Amino acid sequence: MTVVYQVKPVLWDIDLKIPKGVLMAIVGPNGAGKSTLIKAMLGLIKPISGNVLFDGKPYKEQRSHIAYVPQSGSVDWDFPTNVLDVVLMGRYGALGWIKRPSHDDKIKSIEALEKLGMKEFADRQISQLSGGQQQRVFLARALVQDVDIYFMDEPFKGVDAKTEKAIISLLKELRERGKTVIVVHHDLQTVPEYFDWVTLLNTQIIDSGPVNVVFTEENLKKTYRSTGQILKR
Ligand SMILES: Nc1ncnc2c1ncn2[C@@H]1O[C@H](COP(=O)(O)OP(=O)(O)OP(=O)(O)O)[C@@H](O)[C@H]1O
Repeated sequence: MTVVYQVKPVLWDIDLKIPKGVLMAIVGPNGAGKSTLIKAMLGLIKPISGNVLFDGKPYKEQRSHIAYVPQSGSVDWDFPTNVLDVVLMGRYGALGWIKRPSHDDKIKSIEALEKLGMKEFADRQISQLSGGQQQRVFLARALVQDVDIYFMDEPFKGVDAKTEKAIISLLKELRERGKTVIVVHHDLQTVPEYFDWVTLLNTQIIDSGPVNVVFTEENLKKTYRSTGQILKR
C-alpha cells in the first residue's frame, strides 16, 4: 500500500502481515505515518495503490468485528452526552440502531467504566473531562464492543502511571481472550514489557515481527535515522 497527501508519500510500499491474536506496537518517529497507517487500514484514508484485507475480506465486510480508539483530543466532544451514553454507543453495533440498550448492556458498560476507574464519572458530560479521562472512556467503549480486532492510536497519551497500568493490563486481557490489538506507541522503553509483536515504521516498514527478534538496536537506529529525533532507551 502507498499513501500520498497532496504530493508527498507518507506511506511507501507497505507490505505487512499481522497475525491473529498479537498485541502489536507500531513504533516510529514523529511524522513516520503511524496514524496514517491505521487510518488507511480502516478505510478512513484512501491509498493511491494497494489494499488491506482482514481475514481475506475488505474492511467494509468486517467492520462489525473491528474497533478503533482514535487519539485523544482528535474528537470534538461539544455535543451534550454523558459518559455512560458514550460507552453504551459501543453496544449499538451489537444491537442495531432500533433496539434500546438492555439492562445487561448498561451493566456491561458500567463494568467497563469501573475497570478504567471512570465509574464515578458515568453521569458527567463528556466535554467536562480531561483528555486522559476522555481517553479512558473511549477505551471502555471499545471494550464493550466485544470485537476481534482493536486499533488504538496512542492510548497512553496524557494518562497518569496508574491509568497506564490499568490500560496495559486490559490490553493483555484482550490478547488472552484471543483478540488482536494494534497500538500506536511512543515509549520505546516499555515496548518489550507491553507488547509481543512490533512494526517499526518510517514511511516504509523497517521491520515487523516478534519483539524479541525485531526490536533491536540496529533496527531502531534505522527507524530513527535522519530524523534528528532523540532515540531514548
Ligand atoms: N490530512 C493530512 N494532510 C496532509 N498531510 C498530512 C495529513 N495528515 C498527516 N499528514 C502528514 O503526513 C505525515 C504522517 O503523519 P502521521 O500523523 O501519520 O504520523 P505519525 O507517525 O502518526 O506522527 P506522530 O508520532 O507525530 O503522531 C506527517 O508528515 C504529517 O504532517
